Amino acid sequence: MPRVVIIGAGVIGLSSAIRAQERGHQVTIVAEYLPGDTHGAEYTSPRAGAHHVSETGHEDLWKQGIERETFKVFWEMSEPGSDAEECFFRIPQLQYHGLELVGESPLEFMPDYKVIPKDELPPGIVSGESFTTVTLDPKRYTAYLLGRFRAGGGTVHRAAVKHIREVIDGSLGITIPDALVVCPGVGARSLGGLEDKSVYSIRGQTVLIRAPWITTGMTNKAIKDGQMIWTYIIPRRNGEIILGGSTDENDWDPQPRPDITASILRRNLVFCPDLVPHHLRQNEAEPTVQELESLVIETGCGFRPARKEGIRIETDWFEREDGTRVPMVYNYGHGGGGYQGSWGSATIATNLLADALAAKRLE
Ligand SMILES: Cc1cc2nc3c(=O)[nH]c(=O)nc-3n(C[C@H](O)[C@H](O)[C@H](O)COP(=O)(O)OP(=O)(O)OC[C@H]3O[C@@H](n4cnc5c(N)ncnc54)[C@H](O)[C@@H]3O)c2cc1C
Repeated sequence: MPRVVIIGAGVIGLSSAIRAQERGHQVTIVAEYLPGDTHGAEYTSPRAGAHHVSETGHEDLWKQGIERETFKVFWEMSEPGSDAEECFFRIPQLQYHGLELVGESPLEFMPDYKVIPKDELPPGIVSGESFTTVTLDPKRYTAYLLGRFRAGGGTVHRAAVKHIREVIDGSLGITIPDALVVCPGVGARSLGGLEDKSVYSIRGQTVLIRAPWITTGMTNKAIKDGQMIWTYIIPRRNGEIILGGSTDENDWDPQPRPDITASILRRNLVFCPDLVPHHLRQNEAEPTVQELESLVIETGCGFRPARKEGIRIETDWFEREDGTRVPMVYNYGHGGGGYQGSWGSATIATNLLADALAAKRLE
């Protein structure tokens, strides 16, 4: 049974670890941060929205395939009675744009997909789509994945890896692996042996509120002064809602900033006044930001692990001093789409892993 080490316990590492187990490998996860950790904006997965709303253009069939496969798995996992059901919420989604829709939409494959007729669009919106999707509770979902991995016989070793060599030569105190899958998120920038400086952060800030009366997801991609301003509402199954968003490139500030929180609340209230229902308003007609603030549970932020060349899923080989080689499959650079790409990319990564292990056997 090949021994495989996965570096990383975000949604990408955990999904890859489960796919590797399904192929009969003996799998160990090595990670600095694990589900349940509440600190560290560089551990992105617990900080996500998260919904499955593909933004991938029809020119990128590879990434579309990854997202479609993931949606299929999410849909099955969110079936009533599934052991992961509690992590998901199936919702109607309204997707509004500041530009006209051109060509095929990447969302056409979603259940109940429709282009919203112009006369049904809110003021100021140029075009819109509606469909059914799923949202996830990231903390609950990553804990579920870790539990599933452990139940499948996987082992977990908490360690901050300075260099990939430490995993391969056994100096971390774990069994020497036959192969690695490397899923370090933004950690790809500094992990020795990789140091991919084309990885950068797109910092995202969110506000979690309690508003069980909102059960439709909404995104507004408005254009102002030539720039897209992304405002979104992601309802979760437990009545909590994520409000976003912000997209600040190469911003490594790990703390939520009050000015961005205020902007998120202000924009969302204009977008969806029903966030503050009539019975909570002082003045029937006009909900206020202060009234919305009274529903806030917490603010958060995380570093979306973007990469200039896009997602990297490929095989590399670590050369030992004695001339032997260990295959490493990279799976990182998922930016703002790591959840919606998780299962599709894990399948590709573990197919590459199987090919590399077969090639190694022939050496
Ligand atoms: C505000 C916000 C909203 C988002 N909304 C969505 C959404 O709606 N839908 C969606 O699909 N995506 C969304 N995302 C993006 C998504 O969260 C990320 O793409 C995804 O979490 C990346 O997962 P990952 O496993 O690659 O990285 P991470 O979750 O960061 O995990 C990296 C893992 O690698 C480990 N690691 C790194 N370096 C080392 C090292 N040297 N030694 C040991 N361990 C190491 C870390 O400890 C961690 O365990 C959102 C992100 C943000 C911030």
